[in-house]
Amino acid sequence: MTEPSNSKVIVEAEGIVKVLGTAPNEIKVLKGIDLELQTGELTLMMGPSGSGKTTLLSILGCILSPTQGQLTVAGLKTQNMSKEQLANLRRKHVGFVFQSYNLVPTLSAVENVMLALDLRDINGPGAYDQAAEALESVGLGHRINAMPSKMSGGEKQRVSIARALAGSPSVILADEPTAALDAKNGMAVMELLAQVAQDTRRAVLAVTHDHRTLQFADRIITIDDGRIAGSERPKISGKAVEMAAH
Ligand SMILES: Nc1ncnc2c1ncn2[C@@H]1O[C@H](COP(=O)(O)OP(=O)(O)OP(=O)(O)O)[C@@H](O)[C@H]1O
Repeated sequence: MTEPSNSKVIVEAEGIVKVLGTAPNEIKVLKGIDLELQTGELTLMMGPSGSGKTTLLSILGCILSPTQGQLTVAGLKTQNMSKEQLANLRRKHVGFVFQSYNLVPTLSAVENVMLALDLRDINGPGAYDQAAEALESVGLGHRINAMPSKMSGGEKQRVSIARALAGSPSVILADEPTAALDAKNGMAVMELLAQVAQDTRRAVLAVTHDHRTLQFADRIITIDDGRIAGSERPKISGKAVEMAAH
């Protein structure tokens, strides 16, 4: 078996080129990326600093537009979309997780998640229950009223994963979600993302520099100098164990 059953391609990038900066200091950061993300899978992306990982994540999440190439998210071609249409697509289909959590410090855990629901037009009496349920699903049912300043890094990252999950987006994009955490909490967060990816309605892509997290990957993509340099399905080849040992 090479794919989880019922999985489908939810993000398709074809020939993505991205030029950043202004002449004469333009840099071709992405040089023709072809990539598909499938539901039911955790894809981990590695690569040297400056190779284009964050830029690619921003394009896949419709924050940046490609200079060239096609991006299709949840069956919708993004090429001719207006900024507003892209924002709607992002709100409906994409959840983001950042290295630095990006929680609103004056709001409790449940209020942070409710804010994300509100941005997706989910509000009213059911919103609290949905937010509490999202927190429950990441193991924080007992911390819903905690303020970010009273939470550990691992707990804050769990809140940010609950926030990304709120409204059930089809894709979760995480930029170095474990980088600010100690080894134990980092592994627990990556394990949680692997669990989140088991939902056959959702794909998860996370950038990581930590080889120990590779054991959770269904797929490992290596990016180098703006190009895909490698793609492995380690649970089939056994490669993750080998890579994690380095
Ligand atoms: N707004 C910008 N204008 C010009 N160049 C940029 C801009 N943003 C990023 N770059 C350059 O694009 C290249 C890729 O950056 P990117 O952040 O995508 O790399 P990365 O692989 O995520 O790196 P890291 O692992 O250090 O986070 C780098 O050379 C960076 O300096």
